[in-house]
Amino acid sequence: MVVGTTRYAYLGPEATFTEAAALRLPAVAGERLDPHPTVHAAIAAVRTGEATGAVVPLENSVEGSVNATLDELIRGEALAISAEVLLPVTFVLMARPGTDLGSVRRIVTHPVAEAQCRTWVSTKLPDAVVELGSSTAAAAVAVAESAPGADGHPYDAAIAAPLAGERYGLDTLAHDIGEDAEALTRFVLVSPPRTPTAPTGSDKTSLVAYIRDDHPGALLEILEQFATRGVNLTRIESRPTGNGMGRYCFAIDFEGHVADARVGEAMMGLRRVCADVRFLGSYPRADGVRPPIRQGTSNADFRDAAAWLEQLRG
Ligand SMILES: O=C(O)C(=O)C[C@]1(C(=O)O)C=C[C@@H](O)C=C1
Repeated sequence: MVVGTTRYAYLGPEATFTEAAALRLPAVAGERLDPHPTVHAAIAAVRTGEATGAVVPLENSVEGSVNATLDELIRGEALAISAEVLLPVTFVLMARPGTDLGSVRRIVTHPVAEAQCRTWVSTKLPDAVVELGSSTAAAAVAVAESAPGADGHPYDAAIAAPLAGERYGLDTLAHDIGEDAEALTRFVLVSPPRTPTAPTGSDKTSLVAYIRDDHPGALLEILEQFATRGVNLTRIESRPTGNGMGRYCFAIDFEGHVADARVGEAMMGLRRVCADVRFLGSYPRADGVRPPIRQGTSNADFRDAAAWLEQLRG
């Protein structure tokens, strides 16, 4: 296989769900992929210029947002999201060959995976403890590297992607142990700020809104900007800004592209009512959905209204 020269960072080690997601992104597949131990390290590689972009998890359909990623986007030097990918996530309990299920006492995995497999673990292995690691693949490595009975390598089993078991020589003790067989994780390609790709008709836009001062209705004012222009939100998350107790901002994803009139008008509204708005990017939706445009909110409707006003003003 020929490997390109452009470097992309991802949450590693090899065989994380993030690596699988990276391989599905046309911009990234075929390029050089560098694993990093944490989301922070993968994104730091972008900020220092060592990598062109980083593939990181942003949101899981069961567990919600991945705060480590969200906080990198909210704080520090500005970044952009240039692509997204949705990946089905199925979890396997894996152990060194020869381990039997009944002897599993200590399990290691990523917090997002732990949340999705909690019911299975508490039902099938009620005496087992689950410890948290930096990724599901790192958990598989930790298990693979612990010779049975060796001191300092306390894990009996890992919860990870089926691919991690194959990559690190572990046997599967139980398949599909996640609560939701349909679970999906949304991954994004993060790069330095850039001009968005052209609108496709099936786009999403992400931004962070920082409220001006703590006052009644601050969130309502933000939501109004979208509601009156017919822009549908797909996610809104409040996160601390990191600058003092009670200071929050809102990370918002919505349907449409910054080039769409209704999106542009909503963003201008935000700019007027917020202390700051950090535009993260407009990019094609991974699910390919083309949302309906409500009456009165198409580009033509906004153009017509602007022309009408011009005419009134003479
Ligand atoms: O640990 C991994 O394999 C990852 O890619 C991270 C991650 C996440 O943070 O959401 C990705 C998908 C799974 O839901 C669990 C963990």
